[in-house]
Amino acid sequence: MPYETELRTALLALQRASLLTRRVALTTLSSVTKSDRSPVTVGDFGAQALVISALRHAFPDDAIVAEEDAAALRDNEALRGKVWDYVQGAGLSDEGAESSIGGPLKSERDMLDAIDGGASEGFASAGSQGRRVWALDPIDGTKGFLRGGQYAIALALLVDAKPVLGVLACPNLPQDASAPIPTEHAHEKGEGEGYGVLVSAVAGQGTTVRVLGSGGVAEGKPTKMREVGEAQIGSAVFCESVESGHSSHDHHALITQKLGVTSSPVRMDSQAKYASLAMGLADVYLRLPVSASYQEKIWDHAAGEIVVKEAGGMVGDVQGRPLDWAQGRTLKENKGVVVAGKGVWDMVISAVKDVLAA
Ligand SMILES: Nc1ncnc2c1ncn2[C@@H]1O[C@H](COP(=O)(O)O)[C@@H](O)[C@H]1OP(=O)(O)O
Ligand SMILES: [Mg+2]
Repeated sequence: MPYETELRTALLALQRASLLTRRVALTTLSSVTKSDRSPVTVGDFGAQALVISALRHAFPDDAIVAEEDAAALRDNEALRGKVWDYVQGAGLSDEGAESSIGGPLKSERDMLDAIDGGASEGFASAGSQGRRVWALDPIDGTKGFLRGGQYAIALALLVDAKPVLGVLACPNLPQDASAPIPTEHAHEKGEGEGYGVLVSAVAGQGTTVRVLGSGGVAEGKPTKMREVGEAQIGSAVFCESVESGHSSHDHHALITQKLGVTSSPVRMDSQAKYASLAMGLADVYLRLPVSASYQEKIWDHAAGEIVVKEAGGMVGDVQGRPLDWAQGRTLKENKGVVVAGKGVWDMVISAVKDVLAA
């Protein structure tokens, strides 16, 4: 199967990184204050080091674009030591799996180099055909992570500026699709209590859900979005950001009102919203810009896009146009994101356009 090794590597890398983020969440989050970035930073840095070292081991020639760099750690010995402790403590319990992603990192220096390995210019420096770029957001949904709500580790492989593979590790999503989705205190439930999924997709191969474990790759189950037609739009489940500063709740309310949707939207942090749609926990995701000038890092959406599309859904901007991956990691202008099943796509886009035009 195409991209088999890439998928296995990505699944194991995210599984290992989520061992770290789960531990960070449990041990330090209660003491965090808003001005103290460190616990979040510890999670971000540590997850990035673990994922990049796995990718570099398996695919040394690929470019990687990731959120963080190691400058702050090089200058701060205490913070560096803290991240290093977590990185050393995060190893997969299955030795074969661990060694297939390069085994434990050997030194603090390797850790810093791995973190700095995410500084590629992406397609800006491309030219040749078949160029491969991995896009990593080591903790997407920082505010959700702090609250014990939803967060995701998002990893996508783009070839010639098109996502061909995406994996979302969502440690706080329920494994049982009928369970409620926690928006806070989810960390306290811990592993093995029905939380944590890995949702992945490869172009042309569909979307798969797995339990987020701590060893090798678990057996996957194919998943599809729920089929909702225009006649059922009133009972469709909409989802949106918890943060009204990230996405316009007011516009969303006007859109759902126009469509005659009866229930309130489910609020959820992070790219876990894409995973939820692919798992059939929700049907439509609206992300209408609060400000056109906010430069959203669009590549954070790459894993979500392929996970939803392979599960039978549609992803576009507020005009219904496909997201443009070639323009680079950061959107010049925020045109929002709309995600919905094919059966209601035209209807949702037309309601979005009407509300924005009004
Ligand atoms: N003002 C903003 N408008 C839109 N998105 C934002 C804004 N500030 C941060 N984000 C991004 O929103 C995403 C989380 O969205 P949500 O609220 O739906 O969980 C993150 O990727 C975050 O970027 P970053 O990755 O830099 O933290
Ligand atoms: Mg992000």
